[in-house]
Amino acid sequence: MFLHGTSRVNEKGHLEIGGVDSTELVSKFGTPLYVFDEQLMRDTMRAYKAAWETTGLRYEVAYASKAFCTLAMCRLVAEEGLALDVVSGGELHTALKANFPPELIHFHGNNKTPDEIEQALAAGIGAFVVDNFHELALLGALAVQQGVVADVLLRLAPGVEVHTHEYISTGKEDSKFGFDLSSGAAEQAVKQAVQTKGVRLVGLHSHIGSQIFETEGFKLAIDIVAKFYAQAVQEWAAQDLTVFNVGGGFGIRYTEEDAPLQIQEYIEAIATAVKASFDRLGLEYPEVVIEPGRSIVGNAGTTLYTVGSSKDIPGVRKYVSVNGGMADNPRPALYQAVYEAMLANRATEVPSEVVSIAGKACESGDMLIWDAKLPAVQAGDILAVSSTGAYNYSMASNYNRIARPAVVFVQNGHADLVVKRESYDDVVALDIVPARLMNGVLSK
Ligand SMILES: Cc1ncc(COP(=O)(O)O)c(C=O)c1O
Ligand SMILES: N[C@@H](CCCC[NH3+])C(=O)O
Repeated sequence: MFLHGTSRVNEKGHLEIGGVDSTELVSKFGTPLYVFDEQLMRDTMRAYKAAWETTGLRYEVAYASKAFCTLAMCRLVAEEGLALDVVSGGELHTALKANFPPELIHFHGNNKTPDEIEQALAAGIGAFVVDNFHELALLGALAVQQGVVADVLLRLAPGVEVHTHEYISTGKEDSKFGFDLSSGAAEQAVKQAVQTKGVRLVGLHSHIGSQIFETEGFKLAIDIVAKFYAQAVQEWAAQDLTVFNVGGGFGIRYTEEDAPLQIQEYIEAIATAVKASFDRLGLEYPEVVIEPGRSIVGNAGTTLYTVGSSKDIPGVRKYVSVNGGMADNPRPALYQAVYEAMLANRATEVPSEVVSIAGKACESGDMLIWDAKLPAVQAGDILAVSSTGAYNYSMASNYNRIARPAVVFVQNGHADLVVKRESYDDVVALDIVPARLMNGVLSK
């Protein structure tokens, strides 16, 4: 397993993260446990800002909170001076509860409800990324009702396909997101936005997908959207346009084979493409916004599990089960995502067997890792799965009424609990039994 950030194997032969021995984390907080390397998250956020500083462009880095959103995470992002991208009333509420500066919040989503829009308008968020005509009209009307003007970016589907899993490729024209260019919808949206009371069209947005390892797709999208930006300013009276948001999607290393680019390389490529396009079109440089999610938290997260049962089918396969699985990490089941693991309590031992790591959910597809090379695994061992910081906790479920794990931030030899472990009482907390179904119980 590749060790990221502050992760290392200590003198006791244990995995240590943020200066804290993983076996101590397990004794204190139990398993499954999501462990986040706070320094690595901070360093990555700083690396994004440092990379932009060298470009000379005005920029904003907005953390895409869908990757991992909790109160503590919002505080961390605020401390590092990044903006925040939210896609639901729940994420917005979390950010506001954490006292995240509302003017640095962007609101995404292809079906924002009237309630969510009102909530965001009342909070005075920085901008809405408007996805469709229904939303444009609704937002305008609600803003007028509240006596405010909302800053708006239009989300475009630039027709760029990237090499990633189909479910996370989002820039295609045949996608539920955004206004497509070829049908004329995007042009119509600009014309409509400049006419709509209650909104001010300040920018254009595109997002081509996630876990992207190359810069070609970004360059293509930038070229397409910049031409459209020029038309919007010069032909369709969008004179307030200043923001050019190219979305997120920067890839990370999940396995030894993954070879993402350095942050610096992604940003340089984006900045160069923006400058080239805007120079060619004779336009003033815009403020460039990016929305990284996975790349800020992905490698910083490690999930610790306890090994339980195993099943050897001689000559076929050995299954080793852990006390978590698709309920805390649905990505292998959803996207055939591949992860790496190590035994956190026996980290110096050499691999001696190939085993497949099964989750505990009642699904044959609940397999976390196929064919992991590990030392002879025994019940009670601590299995660490790396790079689980993005889209794990945030996509976790209570399937099989499994309680969600706790989350800790570790740094400088300290561990802070940032999300409590769910109890079974938490799992049933919102259930209601109608009185008529209690009859048998009450009469006993
Ligand atoms: C609009 C938008 N911005 C940003 C992101 C974050 O992407 P990533 O986590 O790949 O950086 C996503 C998710 O793919 C997205 O849909
Ligand atoms: N949830 C996806 C990526 C994010 C898609 C958001 N637009 C994943 O786990 O890879």
